[in-house]
Amino acid sequence: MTLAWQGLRHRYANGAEIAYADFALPAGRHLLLQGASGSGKSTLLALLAGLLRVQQGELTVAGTVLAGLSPRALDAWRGATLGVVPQRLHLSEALTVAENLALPALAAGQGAEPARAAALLDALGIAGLAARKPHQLSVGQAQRVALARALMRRPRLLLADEPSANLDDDHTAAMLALLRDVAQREGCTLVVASHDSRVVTAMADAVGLVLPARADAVDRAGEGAA
Ligand SMILES: Nc1ncnc2c1ncn2[C@@H]1O[C@H](COP(=O)(O)OP(=O)(O)OP(=O)(O)O)[C@@H](O)[C@H]1O
Repeated sequence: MTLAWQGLRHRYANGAEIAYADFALPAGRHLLLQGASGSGKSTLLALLAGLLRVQQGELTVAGTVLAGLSPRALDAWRGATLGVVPQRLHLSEALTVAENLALPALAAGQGAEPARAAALLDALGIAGLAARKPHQLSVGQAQRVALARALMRRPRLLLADEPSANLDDDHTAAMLALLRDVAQREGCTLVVASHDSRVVTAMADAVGLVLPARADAVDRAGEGAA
């Protein structure tokens, strides 16, 4: 799995600009992304996920140079390559757990793979929850469902944004152990963005990338509060 960028910058419409120092992830390693609020972690995750277009510089993910892809090719690439566990889980409340797991494949015009869903729910210790709706799940169970959903299409890269947000110590430890375990079993690379010391400790063997604080992020925070 290649993950590397050179000369990467992103500029938002309001003028906020983030410049990322050149980086390459060594093969076989996971990445822990850290940095103060406003340093650009979520922006980088969105760039890696192809959700923001590369405006300047070169970004290579899993051997693909993202800037070269058409929007349609980018969609196909994302579906085939990436799993995302977002900070807000975005489970569909109207659907059961099993239906939530089927949704990404169905949206991509593919079969639902119920056997894969059942195997993942089993591996994540929530085999009995397939018929439940999200509001019938605990926070930790919902996190596992979101992880199972992210793994449905066998991603090569699994992105997790603040995976410990709203979790107590026990659930944080369990979530991190699960992430690492599935990454190992499924052979995918983890990119975890977090400034939670519990996550940093649990991912001590990952490559750590600390984004520098940005002066205009501080200014903008001040503007927002005014
Ligand atoms: N949609 C947007 N429009 C304009 N500016 C944005 C937008 N999203 C982020 N920014 C700005 O870009 C900078 C980086 O934001 P980003 O969300 O990537 O940081 P972060 O490190 O993930 O922060 P946090 O830890 O608070 O989530 C900040 O200054 C932010 O205000």
